Amino acid sequence: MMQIDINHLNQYYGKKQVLYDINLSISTGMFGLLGRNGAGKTTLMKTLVTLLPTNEGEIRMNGIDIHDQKKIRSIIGFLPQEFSMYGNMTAYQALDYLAVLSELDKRTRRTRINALLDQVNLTIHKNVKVKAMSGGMKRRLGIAQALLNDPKILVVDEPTAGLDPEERLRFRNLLAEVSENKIVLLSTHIAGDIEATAENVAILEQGRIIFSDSIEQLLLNAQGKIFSVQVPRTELSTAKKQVQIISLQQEGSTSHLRFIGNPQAQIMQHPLVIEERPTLEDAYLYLLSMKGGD
Ligand SMILES: Nc1ncnc2c1ncn2[C@@H]1O[C@H](COP(=O)(O)OP(=O)(O)OP(=O)(O)O)[C@@H](O)[C@H]1O
Repeated sequence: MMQIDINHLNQYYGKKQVLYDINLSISTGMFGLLGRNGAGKTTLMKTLVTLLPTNEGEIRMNGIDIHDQKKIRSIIGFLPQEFSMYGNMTAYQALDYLAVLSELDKRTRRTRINALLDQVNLTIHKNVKVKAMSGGMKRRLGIAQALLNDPKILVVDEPTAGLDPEERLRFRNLLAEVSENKIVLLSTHIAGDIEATAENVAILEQGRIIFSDSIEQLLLNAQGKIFSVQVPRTELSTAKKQVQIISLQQEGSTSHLRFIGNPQAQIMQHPLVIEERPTLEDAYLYLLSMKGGD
């Protein structure tokens, strides 16, 4: 059983505080960290992988204190947001180079790299130069890189940025597979990235954790709060003033709205209003709206 414990973490850039009293317990499996751009996700990830010093508070991984940098680094793999690798090398060469830096012997390197290439579905591309790869292939190579030392904890920051829907799905499935016997900590601003794969989620908003529980619980909170309606396009601007719109589709002169319910809003009385089953995106937006954000 893997375990990360974060207690009363405060982080600063100079005098500017960006993380406030973070408390989290994370155990084996996929854990999602959801938050808008600038919420502090990258700062938290970089702190966990010891690229930023811990200013205040305590972090332990499997009981090891974060200040024991060498031990912590030996159990962590990291795929940063801005990941780039030796473009002129092939996929295999790049991994082999990194494995040499990690002081793996020749035989271990060969077996492990081939197994990893297989796992991330890049075996047939192993002789393709990194710079010639698609975004999705590069991200998968990034995961192979992060898994080289067989880490117990894998940290991935905004892994699906810039990927097309098919690559995104493939990448999600890969992470789910990997998380079977590890902690996979995935940070994203896209709720869909963790909807099908993570069991637990923490939501970071302006440097504070505003929710930390199961995805099921987050969905339950939004139950009975999400609605849809069709109105003539001419009534759209009135509707927009009354409720927070989640999505909008125009079809000829009709507007299909999905929105967060508000008992006081007149539109709730509309005969065509239907209660919808919340998606994670809905539930996330609902939570943000409750916290006064927008
Ligand atoms: N090196 C830095 N110096 C000063 N402020 C910083 C630095 N890096 C980030 N910040 C600020 O800290 C806050 C949190 O940034 P962070 O990158 O952790 O957020 P994020 O949730 O990861 O967003 P994004 O996905 O856009 O990177 C932001 O207000 C950002 O402007």
